[in-house]
Amino acid sequence: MDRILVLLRHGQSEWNLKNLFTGWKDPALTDVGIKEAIAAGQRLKAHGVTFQHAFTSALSRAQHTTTLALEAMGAPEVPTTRDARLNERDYGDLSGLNKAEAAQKWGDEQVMIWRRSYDTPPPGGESLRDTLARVLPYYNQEILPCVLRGESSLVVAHGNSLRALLMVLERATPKTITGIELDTGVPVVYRLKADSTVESKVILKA
Ligand SMILES: O=C(O)[C@@H](CO)OP(=O)(O)O
Repeated sequence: MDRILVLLRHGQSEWNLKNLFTGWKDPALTDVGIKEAIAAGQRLKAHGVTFQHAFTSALSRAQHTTTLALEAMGAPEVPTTRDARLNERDYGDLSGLNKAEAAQKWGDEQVMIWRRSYDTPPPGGESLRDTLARVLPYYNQEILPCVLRGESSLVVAHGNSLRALLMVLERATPKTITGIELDTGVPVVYRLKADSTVESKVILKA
């Protein structure tokens, strides 16, 4: 039995383009982001993947990416579940600020700690650990049971909500997760073993 789980970070958003901290804010995809989402669906189709379920966040950049990718696969009918537990980490007081200006104000090192560390939250926001604490129960209760039943599942979410999942799938540690990033619009296809650990992984880059 195939146990297929695909992780996909949404295509480029308006705020990715402007280099703004986004978090729970809800900017739209750019034209580039729309093209990335369509290309992701085309690559998944060319790879021979079909889905029984799609899971995405409550934010429009992820929902739009899901719709575009499934349409590009010729499978717009795949049932899609939306849940805020897959949302991007809440960037708190940094939301809407420019990342380069923040680095000038607080220093590169502090800003990278807020952006990539495991357990230091940005002021008023969520750390990766906080994000994992909501993403992991959702994954275990809603997504993983589908995958383990042999129902291939697509998860379209965000840089940091997906990094939280990578801590489990890739057995990343609080230290190694700081160096792990996901590109927008690049599907990662996992084949899982019956015990839910990873059997194989393919990154569908352009
Ligand atoms: O702004 C954000 O919400 C995220 C994703 O774009 O940024 P970061 O690169 O800090 O994870």
